[in-house]
Amino acid sequence: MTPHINASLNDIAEIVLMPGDPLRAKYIAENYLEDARLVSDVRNMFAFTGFYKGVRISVMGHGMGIPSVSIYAHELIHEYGAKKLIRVGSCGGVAEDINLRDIIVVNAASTGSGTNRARFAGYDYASVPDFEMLKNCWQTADELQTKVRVGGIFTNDFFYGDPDNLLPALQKMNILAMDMESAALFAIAAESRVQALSIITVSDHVVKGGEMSVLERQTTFDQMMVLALETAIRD
Ligand SMILES: O=P(O)(O)O[C@H]1O[C@H](CO)[C@@H](O)[C@H]1O
Ligand SMILES: O=c1cc[nH]c(=O)[nH]1
Repeated sequence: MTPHINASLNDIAEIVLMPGDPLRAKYIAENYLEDARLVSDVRNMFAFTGFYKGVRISVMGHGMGIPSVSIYAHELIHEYGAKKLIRVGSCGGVAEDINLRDIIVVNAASTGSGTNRARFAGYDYASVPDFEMLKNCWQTADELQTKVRVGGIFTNDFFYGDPDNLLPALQKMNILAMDMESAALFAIAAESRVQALSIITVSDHVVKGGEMSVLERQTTFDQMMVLALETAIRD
């Protein structure tokens, strides 16, 4: 047990899907995993472990923002032996040609957060997912005929009150969308020599407007879930 996870040592699988919202974790467990059971409930940040097509998989919420995902990713990797972490999240669209419900497979995550710089002796760390997982995800999307965009995002410390010059910079550099965790997840995985990937669905568009409801966010990311699960079990 850790301060934030009360699962027993063997209760967490090597593959962990991580939505921000613990209720999305419950939805995934109930709808996609066989023999799923609740293995951790500290702070209601639920973790479930079950089987997808015979492969043991856990799903656990990581909360919102870099400090929260960093705690859960660290404990899952270093205390429970997690080896493959896949964020299944939502994001705010930024690019003009990105629309509500688009699925983005992140191939780079820039950030304004100081945490990766702190990890990297003050230098700018290029935060990227594991290439093998990225390749597997691309091939899986192709086979499932799931339309995805692969591109760069920005992991933001702000949900409200972005700095004035942020959006023009993101648009200039063709950033597709913003989330609040991917850049840290990739850095923690790299530092720990495990694999991480981030697949995110556009829940609102910060330039063009429009947003999904809380319930839609919680339950309608099914294409993304299948893509993540099929990617996770691919050799
Ligand atoms: O829906 P999740 O996975 O939580 O992701 C996005 O939603 C939250 C903000 O509403 C942040 O965690 C952001 O990264
Ligand atoms: O991080 C996020 C997620 C959804 N929408 C945003 O604007 N930002």
